[in-house]
Amino acid sequence: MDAQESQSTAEFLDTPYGQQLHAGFRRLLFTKTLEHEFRQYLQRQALASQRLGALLLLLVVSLYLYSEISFLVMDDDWMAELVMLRACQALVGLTVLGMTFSGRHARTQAHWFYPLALLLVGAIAARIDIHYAAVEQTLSFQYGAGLLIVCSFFFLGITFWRSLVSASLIVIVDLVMALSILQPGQMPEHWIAVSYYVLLLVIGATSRYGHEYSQREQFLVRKLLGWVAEHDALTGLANRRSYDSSLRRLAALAHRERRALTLMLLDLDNFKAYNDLLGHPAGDELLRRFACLLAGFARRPLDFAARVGGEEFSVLLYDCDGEAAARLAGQIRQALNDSGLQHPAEAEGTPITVSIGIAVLAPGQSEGALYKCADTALYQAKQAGKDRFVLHDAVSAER
Ligand SMILES: Nc1nc2c(ncn2[C@@H]2O[C@H](COP(=O)(O)OP(=O)(O)OP(=O)(O)O)[C@@H](O)[C@H]2O)c(=O)[nH]1
Repeated sequence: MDAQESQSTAEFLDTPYGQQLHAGFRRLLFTKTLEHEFRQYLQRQALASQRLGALLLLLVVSLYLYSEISFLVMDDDWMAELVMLRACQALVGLTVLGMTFSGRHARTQAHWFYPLALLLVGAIAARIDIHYAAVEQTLSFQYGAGLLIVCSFFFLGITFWRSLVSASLIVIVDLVMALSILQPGQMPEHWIAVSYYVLLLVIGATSRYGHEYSQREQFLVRKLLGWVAEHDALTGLANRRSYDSSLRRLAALAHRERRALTLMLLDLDNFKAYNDLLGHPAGDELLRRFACLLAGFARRPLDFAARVGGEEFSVLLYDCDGEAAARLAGQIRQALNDSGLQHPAEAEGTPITVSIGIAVLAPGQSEGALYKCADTALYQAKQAGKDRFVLHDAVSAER
């Protein structure tokens, strides 16, 4: 990464993607959570090539078996063993094909199953080649395991390290089988096959390393772009755009599941004066600190805190009624008071305060109407003297 790139990734150190880009990944490994996310991404990207790989395997195995049975002279024992070995290879191809069409759960098993599948098919290919070498049967095409070594690095969407282990194990298994099956006099010729396999392994691994490095970079940049599109650059909270789509999604969910959805709008009081007296950077810092405080109040998985305007924030609370939301609003005001942040325009020791409007989604109500209700409640809180919350339609504003 050059100096300019390093500087621009440093701006996103508050995101896991920015952190990883900044830290680098020459060993082709991310942090645990990102690594898991990357593998899923890799699997989705490789779906088409996995199907192609599985179909090619089925085709090649069928053609091999057909030509072996039609054109080679062999005894019955070997014929039976050969049919069984080729059937095993075809079964692996069918399983891989089936997994690409099955649900997400089956595909999450791919990261350990595919390397094993490759090893199995490669070891069988090596076993068959070694048999022909042992009985000194000349074939027009040999070295089937070599094909599998190359395939380990491409087609199946498994990571570089797993591919490398699979491909290396194919070479080792081939060597062990050759040493135990072939006569000493037959080994020199087999060493040619082994050196050919090692060469393919080095070529495959080298090109896969470069390929996976750019895949990882692309993954991080894409994720980072997605993060930037959905978050507010100043506070790191969700921005208006992702807030709008979350509000739509949660309102639809709340209607369907008949659960309460509460929308809270929060506006810092007298923020203009704070900005004017202490300067814009100090105002920014206050927004950041308030955002951080607010994020701690969106605790459940479906709760959502966002910055929806200049000094206006929102919290969406799923499965939370007006009463519980009012308790939470009280806690937010208390936490802001406890934070020790002070307003310079007021008498010494006057804390920063916030006004809050709360509205609960009514049956059949649209998300736009819900937002309007919360906005009206916020307006009422401001009109009533600020530093309070108002529950929409509630008769009295509480202080
Ligand atoms: N520092 C900073 N200020 C901002 C940002 N976005 C908006 N503002 C300022 O926020 C202020 C909002 O002013 P008003 O809408 O009058 O709000 P207020 O002074 O808090 O008044 P009340 O809401 O009635 O208490 C304006 O001065 C904006 O310039 C920002 O990202 N950073």
